[in-house]
Amino acid sequence: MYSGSAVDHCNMFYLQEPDLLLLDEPTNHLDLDTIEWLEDYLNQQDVPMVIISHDRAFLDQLCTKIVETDMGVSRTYDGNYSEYFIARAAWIETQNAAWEKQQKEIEQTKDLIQRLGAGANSGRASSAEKKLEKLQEEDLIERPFQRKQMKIRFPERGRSGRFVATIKNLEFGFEDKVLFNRANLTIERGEKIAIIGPNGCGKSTLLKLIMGLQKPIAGEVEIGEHNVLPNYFEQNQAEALDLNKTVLETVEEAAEDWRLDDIKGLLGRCNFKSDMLDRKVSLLSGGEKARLAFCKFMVKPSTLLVLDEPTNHLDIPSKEMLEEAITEYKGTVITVSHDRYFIKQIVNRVVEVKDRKLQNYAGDYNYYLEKNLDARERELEREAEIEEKAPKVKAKSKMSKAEKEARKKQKMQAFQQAKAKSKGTKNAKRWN
Ligand SMILES: Nc1ncnc2c1ncn2[C@@H]1O[C@H](COP(=O)(O)OP(=O)(O)OP(=O)(O)O)[C@@H](O)[C@H]1O
Repeated sequence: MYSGSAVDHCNMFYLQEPDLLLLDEPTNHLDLDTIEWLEDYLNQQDVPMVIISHDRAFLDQLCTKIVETDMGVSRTYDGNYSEYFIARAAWIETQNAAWEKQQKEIEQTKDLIQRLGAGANSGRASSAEKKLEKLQEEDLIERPFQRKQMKIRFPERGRSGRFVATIKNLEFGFEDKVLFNRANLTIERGEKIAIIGPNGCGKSTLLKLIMGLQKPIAGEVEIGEHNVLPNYFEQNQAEALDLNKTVLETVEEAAEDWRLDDIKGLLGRCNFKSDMLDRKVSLLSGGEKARLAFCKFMVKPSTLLVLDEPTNHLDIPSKEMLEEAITEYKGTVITVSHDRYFIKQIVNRVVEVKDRKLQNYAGDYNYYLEKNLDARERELEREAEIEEKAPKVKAKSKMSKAEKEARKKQKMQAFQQAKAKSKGTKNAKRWN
């Protein structure tokens, strides 16, 4: 359950006794349990950290300052991501009001200079000119830059029947690995469902079963009979793009009944400027490929969205755009995601893959957290364990030599024990 790489990296922090931790997208590809474990672990450490992450919930848990850099300007906000989000909106509003007020003052001063002109009023005119110069140079208020938020909508084709998908006594696995054992689930029109669970428990496989790309060994997976039109966003869809096609060709090919101008409009809204339309996919950056994969996905009308980790590789503005589009979508949504912020924004039902069954929580992610007492208990246990076994790391520069030696020995022992325990007991309890 606890990803080897996360534990091994933590092990490294211990051994190196750093004065500063630099973390670049540390939660990528980790499952929810491991992310929470990592958050707990990092929260215990008395070492300054600089974190780069698109995981907003992770930033909420750990950060006390957010530095935003955009268009070559960086601005620092106190607090975590949610506090930054509110403070930034307030700053933009205040700054805009101040900018507008100053613009008016500049116009009025220009008018005054023109009216006074030369002659008897030249003294007043020249002091107005000085004022204008000051306003336009020293005291100039910059208009806050706001990136144009792209807006997307998933095209819908009518309304599906009430029953969208039914899973009855599902049995499925690969070779000797059983993923589902008599699992059941009914999905109804308009539900927005998050499928959660640790890495490798079978979430993506479940989506493939729903899409008919895998066949159950026993039991049934059925799609509703009335107008259920799925649109499937596979994990790492961007990697499946044809590298030899151009940006425009990629979307054109997927769009059945779109006019060329509309396709270009959509690409424009997704920040593909006209000079990029003929660029080969092979030349695009990872983020650009992810956006293009979305455009391709976007043009297909549906009544059911099946999304596998749709926020992977998206930056925060693109995630916000996706959240808005899903909220507006009237059809049914099933998404696999490890992104708690995304899940919190969009779903009204959570299904956890647990002990090879599908555990239903008829509410949003907060409801799941409240109800999932086991998970909460595990978290408390984990906190106590970390507190007890892993004494806080003090920056090395603040320690005496004897303290450093003692700490090193103590940490090596504690960590080896904790690692053995997390690999053995917890995995065995939950997944074997
Ligand atoms: N075609 C396949 N043949 C054999 N094993 C497979 C195949 N596809 C998936 N598996 C295995 O089945 C398990 C479940 O895979 P799946 O991709 O459904 O997990 P997941 O819950 O979506 O994981 P993650 O959170 O890491 O994306 C994994 O152990 C995976 O290695």
